[in-house]
Amino acid sequence: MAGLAALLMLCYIVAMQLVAAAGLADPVPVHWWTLACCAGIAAVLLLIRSGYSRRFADPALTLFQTVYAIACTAVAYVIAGPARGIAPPILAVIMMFGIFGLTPRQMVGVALFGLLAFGAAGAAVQWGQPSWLVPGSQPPALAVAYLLMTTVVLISSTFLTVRVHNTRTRLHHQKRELAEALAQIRELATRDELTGLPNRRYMLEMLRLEQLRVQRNPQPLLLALLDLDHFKTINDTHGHAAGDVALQAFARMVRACVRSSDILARWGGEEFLLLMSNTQAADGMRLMERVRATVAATPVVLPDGTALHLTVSTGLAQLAPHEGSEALLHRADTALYQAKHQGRNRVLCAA
Ligand SMILES: Nc1nc2c(ncn2[C@@H]2O[C@H](COP(=O)(O)OP(=O)(O)OP(=O)(O)O)[C@@H](O)[C@H]2O)c(=O)[nH]1
Repeated sequence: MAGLAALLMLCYIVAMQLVAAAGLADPVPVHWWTLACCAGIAAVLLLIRSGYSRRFADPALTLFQTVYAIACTAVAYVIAGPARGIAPPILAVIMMFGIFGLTPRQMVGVALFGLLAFGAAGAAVQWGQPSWLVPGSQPPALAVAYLLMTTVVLISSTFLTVRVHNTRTRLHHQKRELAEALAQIRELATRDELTGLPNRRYMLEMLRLEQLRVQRNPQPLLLALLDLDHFKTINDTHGHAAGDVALQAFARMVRACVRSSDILARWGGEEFLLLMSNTQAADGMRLMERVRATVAATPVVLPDGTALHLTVSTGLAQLAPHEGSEALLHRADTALYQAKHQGRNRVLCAA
């Protein structure tokens, strides 16, 4: 933006030099004006390129650039002689930069400054002395027309700034709402609503990532498939709501027994999957035995005071070298099936 603004000012300088060369304006004030414009451009570019402007609230120096450019344009209006008509369109372009870079409050200030600067410039042209400063008289009607156009440019830019600001604010709100909705959708897509645990989809992704990690950095990876025993009986005897309470209580119990780095997910129905990274099979067996004992020893009390006695069967499997996650899951499932077959309420480790 600063580069584009500098280019605009350079074009303006060239136009003013042409006007002076054609004898329409006194070259001395035009040269001084050129010097002041170049100094302003150099100062802005230097401050921005050096990074010094980053310590200001407005690092692009938009307010300073706009005010400086308006001041230069107002002076050009005075010294350009009969070519002063080029000033209002230049002012319009300057204000366009402001529309996108200034707040409505700043723009009101800039517009007031512009009105004052061009009012003073108009007065200088009509009644200003000495004559070298204000070459070329103009009919009062033309002065009024220029002032009118200048006012229109300044006021409409202010209104446009408010519109742009409101649109930006609305977009900002919509963006935030969208981000919140996305986070909620992500949460719903990866969590089991009943237990609050990660769901099957999340666990499959975790399994895939863990497997990749183990391939790069070999470490023991254990998988445990936990299934509540005779859960259908609980549902049938006490109702589905009681079954839900049991599932929630079971999830809490297991979560409390395992490490925070272990991933426990609801695999589906009354089945849960526990992923233990960097854990030896013997340690995993001890842990799952502790889980089994805790579940068996902790009755779940329903809201009506009924105590449910749960037991859990677990199949454990350790990832073998070059084994895929499906094969690992299958081995854990087979171990679970055997645990059920051998009488439930036990932990079996796959061979
Ligand atoms: N309350 C409740 N029950 C569920 C939910 N998901 C699955 N179930 C029930 O869990 C029961 C699973 O029954 P089965 O697959 O026969 O297993 P089981 O009765 O535990 O028998 P074993 O696993 O062989 O010990 C079914 O009655 C399902 O309706 C749930 O979200 N809430």
